[in-house]
Amino acid sequence: MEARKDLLSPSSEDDDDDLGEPATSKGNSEGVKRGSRDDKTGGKAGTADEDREGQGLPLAVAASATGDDETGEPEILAHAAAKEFIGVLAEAGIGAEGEGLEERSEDDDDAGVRVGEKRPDDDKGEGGEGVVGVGVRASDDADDELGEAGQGGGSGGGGAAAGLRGSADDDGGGDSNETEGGGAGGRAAGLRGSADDDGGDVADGRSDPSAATSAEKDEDQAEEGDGLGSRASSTDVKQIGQRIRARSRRLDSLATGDESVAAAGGAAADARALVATTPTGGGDADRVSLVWMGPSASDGLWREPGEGSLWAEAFSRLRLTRWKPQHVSESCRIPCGHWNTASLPDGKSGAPPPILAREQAGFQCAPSVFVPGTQKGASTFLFHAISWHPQMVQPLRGAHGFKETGRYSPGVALGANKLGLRLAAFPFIEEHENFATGDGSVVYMIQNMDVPEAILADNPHAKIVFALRDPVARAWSDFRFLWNIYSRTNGFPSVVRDSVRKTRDCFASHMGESHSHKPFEFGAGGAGQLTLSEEDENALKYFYNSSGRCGTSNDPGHIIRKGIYYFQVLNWIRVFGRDNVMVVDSADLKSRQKETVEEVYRFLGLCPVDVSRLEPENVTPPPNIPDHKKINAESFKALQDFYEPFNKKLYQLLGRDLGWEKNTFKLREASETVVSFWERFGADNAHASEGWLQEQAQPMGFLAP
Ligand SMILES: Nc1ncnc2c1ncn2[C@@H]1O[C@H](COP(=O)(O)OS(=O)(=O)O)[C@@H](OP(=O)(O)O)[C@H]1O
Repeated sequence: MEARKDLLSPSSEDDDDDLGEPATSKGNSEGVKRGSRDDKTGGKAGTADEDREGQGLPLAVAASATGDDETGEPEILAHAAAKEFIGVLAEAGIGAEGEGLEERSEDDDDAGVRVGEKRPDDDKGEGGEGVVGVGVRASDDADDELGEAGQGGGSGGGGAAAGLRGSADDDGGGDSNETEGGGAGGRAAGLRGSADDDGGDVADGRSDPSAATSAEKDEDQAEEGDGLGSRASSTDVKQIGQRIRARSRRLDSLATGDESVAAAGGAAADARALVATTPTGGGDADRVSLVWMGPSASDGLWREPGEGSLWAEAFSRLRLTRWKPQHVSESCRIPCGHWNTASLPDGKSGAPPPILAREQAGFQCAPSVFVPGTQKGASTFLFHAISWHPQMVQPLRGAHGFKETGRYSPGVALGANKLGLRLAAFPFIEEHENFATGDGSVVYMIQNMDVPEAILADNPHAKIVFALRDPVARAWSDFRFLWNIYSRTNGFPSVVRDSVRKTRDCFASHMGESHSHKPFEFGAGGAGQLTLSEEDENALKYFYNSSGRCGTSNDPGHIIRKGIYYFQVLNWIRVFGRDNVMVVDSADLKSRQKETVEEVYRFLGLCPVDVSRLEPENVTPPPNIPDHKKINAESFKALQDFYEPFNKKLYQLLGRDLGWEKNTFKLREASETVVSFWERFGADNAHASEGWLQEQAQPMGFLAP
């Protein structure tokens, strides 16, 4: 981290001082979530980043501006760069009430590359000024609202700062009355304000140079907050300047640990940039590139800045070099699936006109890797292990782990009208580039049966990787994680007792005994696709619809239901086929981490890289649960019995025995001994701790299985 910081900017030492206080960020699941989020971010990006140097591949690492609440160590990488960058822009006149701002040409053929450039006013008379890609966006945390409580959709904190843009959700705190949502967008110049058409805070803002031709037409719409933006007028530029200065102040005040700034929306806390380095061996060893990500990135900020452009100047002042994607071997090319624009409406319906989405989607690769869960199954680790690969570029989820975009959750950004919202969450990658992006949102697995189809529609080449964990261990982990939503009153044993019985009865009465416990009959279609009988399909539908019916109020987080993996995995294999779905046992991620991650890379078609130094992530901190509300022998056994038939069906589906039933132990003594065992080893380690069993557990009352 230190080395990287020094490279970033001449004033990084100052920044270090400024950032002595950890930044805070908001999230709607304080407490439980906060603890784990810290583990997700807590400086991991920097560590991974350093670890990857010297591998002869370009690095692409998203860095966060948040601090680690636990260690107090701020993630200063992007923050320092953000401040620097804003300074550079200000010096160049951007943000100074129009001074030095000139409109760019709409027929500029490398518009995206020249974002931010000062250039002659070549063909536009109107106003004579515009601004490109300026403004800082921080989105609020719509993703935290995903799905039902307890499904872990949000991981706290909000969307990424995203390049530089102005947006209606600029403050991230719901300041949707700010006028810049519509009026201040400078689309012709690559800047747009966006209004959030989703009722949430995931902004749809992208600048789109190709849309310059319709700038005038769009101006009215922009004023109505339709999300299109328009060419910046001098008034707009003035507003933009004010915003930039305000943003700069926020960054400054946040740097001194001003809680009120973060509380006001966490905007600055979410500032994020994408940093790409050329590692040692390539001759550019000590160089670091910084590329602003986000909606603006989708119009080309992702690419190399043009000679003499403001971006180039910024890079040079920050002593940054440019991103060099060509270093990646051609032999590890990941197929680029383009977004499906076929069903886009024509824009007359009052929905956000799809022109940006359509044009952009035509050449932007859709996300091609998905980690849909399972929640508490080490999905964060798995997604980071994938994201960490030099060919992978993280989605723009924000500062907190680059996971959980949630854009394929119904109600968030699904549907043709919301293609733009989906596009905006992912980095701009073109077909000829050997990079890919993906998404890891655990709600995708359980929330809605239609998610896989929606993903497939956007990208027929998508691949799915699940991290599945012994469902008994998963449930206990989830319970600890969601201890707050159980209102600290329902103990695990009572939740299990109640929920297992009701879920079993419910499935049996609605699906019939055969489907609640016996394997489905299915024929194999092409490419490993499964053809379900009508009866089986109905049972699958029932599983997804059963959320409200088969859960119990005693189990608000549906911790029991989430561990019935069979239906969930079946749903994805049904859509993607066996060949495109990989199931990783979380226990393998722990015990055979290197080999398992390498297998995942192979499955995804990524070049082999050294993965020996990845570390566990998102470890649940010990919650303050009274002993009698923790897992005990009775709940352990009840869960094992409940899950066994579903596990068996899963094994049959996968053609592989994951052996979770062996994760058990015999008890001789009281349940409090069980608690100490679990706390020490966790359920999924029970069978792997023979040594400890012999030395300590047996004298305490345990017997090895
Ligand atoms: N490498 C590796 N191997 C195996 N297990 C690991 C690994 N990294 C993290 N973990 C454990 O995974 C649990 C968190 O899972 P998730 O990241 O999926 O949680 S979340 O749904 O995103 O909140 C969480 O489990 P618990 O600590 O038991 O709750 C983590 O400790």
